Amino acid sequence: MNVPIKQYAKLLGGYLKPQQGRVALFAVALLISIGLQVLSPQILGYFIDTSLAGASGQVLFVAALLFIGAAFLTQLLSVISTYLGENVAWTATNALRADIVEHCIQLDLSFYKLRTSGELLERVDGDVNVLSRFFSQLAIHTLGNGILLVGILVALFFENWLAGVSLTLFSLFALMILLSLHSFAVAPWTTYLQVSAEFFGFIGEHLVGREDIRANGAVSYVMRRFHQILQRWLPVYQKARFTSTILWSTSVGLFTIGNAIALGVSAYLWNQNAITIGSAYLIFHYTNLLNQPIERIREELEELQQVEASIHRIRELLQVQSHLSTGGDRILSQSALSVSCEQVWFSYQLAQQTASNSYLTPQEWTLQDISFYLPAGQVLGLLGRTGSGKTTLARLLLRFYDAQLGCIRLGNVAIAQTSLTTLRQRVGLVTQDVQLFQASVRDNLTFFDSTIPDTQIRQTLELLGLGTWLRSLPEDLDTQLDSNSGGLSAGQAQLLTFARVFLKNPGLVILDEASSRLDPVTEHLIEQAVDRLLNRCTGIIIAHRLQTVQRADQILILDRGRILEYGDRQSLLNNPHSHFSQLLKTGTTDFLV
Ligand SMILES: Nc1ncnc2c1ncn2[C@@H]1O[C@H](COP(=O)(O)OP(=O)(O)OP(=O)(O)O)[C@@H](O)[C@H]1O
Repeated sequence: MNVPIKQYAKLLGGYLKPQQGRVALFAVALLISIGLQVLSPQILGYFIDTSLAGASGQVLFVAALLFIGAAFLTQLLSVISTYLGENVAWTATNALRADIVEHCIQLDLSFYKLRTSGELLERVDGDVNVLSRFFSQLAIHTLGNGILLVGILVALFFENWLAGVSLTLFSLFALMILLSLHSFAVAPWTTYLQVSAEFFGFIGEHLVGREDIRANGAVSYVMRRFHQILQRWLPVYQKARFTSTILWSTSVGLFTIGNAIALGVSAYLWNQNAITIGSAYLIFHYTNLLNQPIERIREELEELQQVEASIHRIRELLQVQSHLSTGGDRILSQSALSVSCEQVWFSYQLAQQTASNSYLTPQEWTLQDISFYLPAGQVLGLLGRTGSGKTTLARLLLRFYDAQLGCIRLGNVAIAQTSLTTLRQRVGLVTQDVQLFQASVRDNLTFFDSTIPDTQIRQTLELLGLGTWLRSLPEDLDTQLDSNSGGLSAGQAQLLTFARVFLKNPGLVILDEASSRLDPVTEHLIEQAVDRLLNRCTGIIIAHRLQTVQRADQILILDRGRILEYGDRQSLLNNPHSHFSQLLKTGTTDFLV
């Protein structure tokens, strides 16, 4: 069997070290309870032998009292050690959960593209839950029962060397068989966990898309795929359970052999007058007691099959490295930031490392040779057909991905030379996709930054025309919003994202303008919000409305990842042959689509 001891030790060491005190207390309680389990049968053996020898009732009474006392103490200690074990386990797994979540949040977007949210939930919750049993039971069952096993064998040697030798050999044989069977069940449990992760991924994805699924009549298709996953899940589970059942039946068979050996040895020794009847009882009792640690170790090994699979998957997840470089320590200016894009090339395939640079055809580059310079405080209108690369350019500015070639500078600092935190503090993004969290209005706006005062939040909401809405809330800024757009209209939700960006006070703001139609009042409020925001900082507007483009100082039109046209808005407007002036003539951005 190949137990990855190193992996276990590293995991245990890393997460149990901060709880040294509790772990030590736990070990002491466990050791005393094990000692009592081995010693208390001696009292019974003594009781049998002394009563057969005709001892006084008082001696027998004291022996019985001692036995009851030891049994009570054993139970008490086992409760204490279980409590401490669970406590240690939960603290350790919570720390592990936190590490996994933190790690995942810091990964780049290509990681999320390859995994569903349900799959990640299964990693963070399902796998770590399995490890919680590992943290508590490894100590209670494997370690504790290992010590108990040795204690019982030593006690057997004290009774009679022949009983000691034969039952030690039996225990080694039993453990060898069970350990050799253990590893063959690992693969089925790994497959089982994989399919269950897929299942939760599927459920998560389709719950999020429920409205589209219903609106497009795709319910029966979804249900068919649901049943297909269930059909795959069952045989995988059966196979995994079957391998575990083989382990179980083997251990039952082994215990029967152990009892037969104990009876045979005891009968032989008694016939030879080598032991008393009390010792014969003890040999049989200890052999039965042997079953307990061997059985527990077997159960633990069964758990370890799942644990091994979980550790493997968690390690795999923790080893995923962000494709983004860590960034330097340059500071970005606190005022409006100029944007300089210098011969930038980007491909999603390269970002996900599914292709090599030299194999890419020009069509496979999402952005090709993009260069422009936007002075601080100016506004760039970004236009282009759907799929031409506008959103991708925004993602590069925020370093959701890194460009493979070329350089982007904010102020005079290359964005890779400042930390991701600084960059994302100084660049604001307003998209059509508004994400609200199950949290208070305040936390939704400040992103849990408690240094932003309430007066500033209120002023910002008033400025954006959301004052009446705020006053209508039952608990003011403490009102809880739900994650499903918080009971807000699309326009209100979008205004809230403007409020978020206002509070952040960025040096560059990127607006992915809503193309959906809003009612005229909300549209007017949003227009005003855009004006106010752009007065404070540099702006890039992924424009869908001509009115917004009129705000721009510069225009950049993308076509299939290349720059089709770039220049000063007024100059392009004055040139009747420019794409931009033709666009304005038609009065719509539709010709680009
Ligand atoms: N995460 C991704 N992985 C792989 N390819 C992507 C990804 N996101 C976008 N693309 C592809 O990159 C190209 C540019 O997409 P992008 O979203 O930047 O276009 P866009 O101009 O913003 O379009 P729209 O106006 O429809 O939002 C498209 O061909 C798109 O299919």
